[in-house]
Amino acid sequence: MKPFSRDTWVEVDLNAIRANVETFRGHLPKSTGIMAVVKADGYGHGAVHVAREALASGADSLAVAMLDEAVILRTAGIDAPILVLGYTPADSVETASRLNVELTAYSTEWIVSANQRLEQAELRPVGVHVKTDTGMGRLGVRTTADLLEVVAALENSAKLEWTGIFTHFACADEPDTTHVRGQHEMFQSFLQALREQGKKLPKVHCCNTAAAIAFPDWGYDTIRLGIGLYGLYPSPYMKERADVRLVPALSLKTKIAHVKTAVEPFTVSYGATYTAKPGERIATLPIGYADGYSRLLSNRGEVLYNGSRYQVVGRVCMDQIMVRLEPGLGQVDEEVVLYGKQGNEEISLDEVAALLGTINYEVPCMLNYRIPRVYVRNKEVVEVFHPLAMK
Ligand SMILES: Cc1ncc(COP(=O)(O)O)cc1O
Repeated sequence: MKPFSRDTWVEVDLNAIRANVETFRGHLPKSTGIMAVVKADGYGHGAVHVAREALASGADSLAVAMLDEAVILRTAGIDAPILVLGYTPADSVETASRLNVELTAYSTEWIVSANQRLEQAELRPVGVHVKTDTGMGRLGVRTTADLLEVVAALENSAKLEWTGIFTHFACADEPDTTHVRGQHEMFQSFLQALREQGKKLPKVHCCNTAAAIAFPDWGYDTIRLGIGLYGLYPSPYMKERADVRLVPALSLKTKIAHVKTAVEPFTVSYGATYTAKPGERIATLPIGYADGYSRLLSNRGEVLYNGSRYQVVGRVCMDQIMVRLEPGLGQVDEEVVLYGKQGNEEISLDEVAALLGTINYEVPCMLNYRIPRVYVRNKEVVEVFHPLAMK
């Protein structure tokens, strides 16, 4: 039985995930681990399948944004170390204990509250990474005094173990390294202050993809590899540097649902913003903004058919778009590529991001539960996951 009804799918190349992990493995010091960042459902690629491939390819731990994302991974049978990078309310700490998931902390009040809950529930200890804010301005302690206070609170907690310390860079993907170097120097001063207090440092980490590319010797115990795992560069500048060659893992594909040739002129889609001229061949594709294919691509986006580019015409609808093909071309059920390669052509996520006025990170994250994920290894489909089918 066909695993999904509508012929629109995300295709994830597991060979690319493997290649990207191996590329960073070779770029980093041997003593530096790789924490695969699979938050936001693996940046839209599917967290479970990407996590499995990353771990099989050389990653040794995982990171997510919230505890619920860790639950999904544990429920799928993944037992690798998982760190929740974001804030977890203290009243959820029992789940972290039961699933052996590490949390992020930066407040003594949170530590006291979480420890009390675990003592009352008589649950096993939870590992905690202390977050330092060296210039991201988001989460974390900002002074040495606060850092020492948080570490002391952890050391006085029977049910919380100090298992890591990290920071996150705000500008590592930019050519001007002033900000990122300032952050790293502040992080180093935090680490030095702890050493001077006689503390044995747990897992130390600070690099995202950009910093891992530009400053591999800042890898410490592990990097947190996000966008690079998926074969995308954190910024155009990082792509130009070409220190590492990455392989994009995601394609978005569909099949022609309907096609017609204009005899008389006719308008296309809501608002009648495009008029097909006599002889034009208009194909209808089963994907729309409710899938995460942005309405901003109305009359601007392009698709690949038969290895050539064709324009989206008319407004993107909730469930469908129209494209203009060559006269006489196009048959129902023929494949069209919305993101990715076909023949010698490619519509990259960078290109789509530029059209949308955003960054490549956001484009795959927009692709939601309505689109099944098809996992391919050595050009063979190895698994299909359809969130809609799971409902
Ligand atoms: C704390 C934290 N750490 C790491 C990442 C991954 O960043 P990239 O996708 O740029 O590698 C994200 C994040 O929020």
